[in-house]
Amino acid sequence: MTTSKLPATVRIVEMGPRDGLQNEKQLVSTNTKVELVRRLERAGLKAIETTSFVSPKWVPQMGDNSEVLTRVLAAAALGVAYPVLTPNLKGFEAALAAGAREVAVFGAASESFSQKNINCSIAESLERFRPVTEAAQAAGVKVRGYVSCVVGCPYEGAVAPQAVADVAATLIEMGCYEVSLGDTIGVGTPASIVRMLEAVAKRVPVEKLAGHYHDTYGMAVANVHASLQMGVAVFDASVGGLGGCPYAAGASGNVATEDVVWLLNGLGVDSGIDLDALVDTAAWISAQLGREPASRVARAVLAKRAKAACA
Ligand SMILES: CC(C)(COP(=O)([O-])OP(=O)([O-])OC[C@H]1O[C@@H](n2cnc3c(N)ncnc32)[C@H](O)[C@@H]1OP(=O)([O-])[O-])[C@@H](O)C(=O)NCCC(=O)NCCSC(=O)C[C@@](C)(O)CC(=O)[O-]
Repeated sequence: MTTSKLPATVRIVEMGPRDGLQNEKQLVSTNTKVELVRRLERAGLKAIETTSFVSPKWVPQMGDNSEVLTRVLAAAALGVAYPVLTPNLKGFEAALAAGAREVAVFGAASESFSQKNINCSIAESLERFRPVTEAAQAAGVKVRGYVSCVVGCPYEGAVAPQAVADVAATLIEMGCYEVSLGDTIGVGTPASIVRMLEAVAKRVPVEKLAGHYHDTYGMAVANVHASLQMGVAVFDASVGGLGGCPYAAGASGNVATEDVVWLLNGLGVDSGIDLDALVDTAAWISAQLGREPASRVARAVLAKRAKAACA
């Protein structure tokens, strides 16, 4: 099902403030989180997943969710969406009270991961999401859906493409405007990603699919390229390659936003993102966390700048 033409434009959904930071052991200050969003806006990101309304006992790093979202929305940039994760009605109500205009429900294609991540089976999770999508619709709030473990699960191993298609189709039927397909542990390769996308695309139009690829085995950019060739035009990515899921030990961050932008620039596909400003942001947030940016592109651009400054 490859398409000969790549999409002319791609929408990147920035994961840094949520997926990127949720697994940081040291609590990141609310000021730093808000400043990260501001810098991402200035780099041209139009969708920035800002926080998650999950239990602070499960994910302490997101415990300042209401304050982060309220402060971000108080100076929202024109045309930028600030989705937040909401696993259930309680999370949705708290997100709505903080002003959310877009939320995301998150399920999985693997039973064990669903239990570890959100403490319920896949079927129970879908039952919990339905009242969220109904309440969101009544409040005029957009809902995005996620499916985790689309090629592999940290507890069960390989995941059948059909299981991914079933959950994705149910999320769309429930009213999600788009489903993001998460290779949570980054084990996918172009071949397994294409097999999975072919199964899902039989049930959900490709225009409603997004790729969410972690870079554990260094395949995420290749997986983005393979997905582009199948017509997928929305990708989740995390500045500086930050991140990891608390319930997928050893998995590294999302594909770095700057790596995706470098790929897209090379392909002549427009993302509307300023690579230099993005690399500055990767360097800034990595310094806040006391490390170098993980991404190859950020390190290469920063090294080139340092060399030019010495010349
Ligand atoms: C889903 C729950 C809440 C179920 O947790 P639970 O314990 O089954 O919930 P419960 O309904 O039995 O309630 C237990 C307690 O949690 C509270 N509670 C209940 N709901 C909420 C809420 N929304 N916000 C705040 N508090 C909440 C509730 O009020 C109660 O408090 P208590 O009476 O004990 O004081 C829990 O399992 C949880 O928070 N899990 C965290 C999941 C998470 O954030 N995972 C990481 C994000 S997903 C991800 O990274 C993957 C993704 C999306 O990026 C894609 C990919 O890469 O694959």
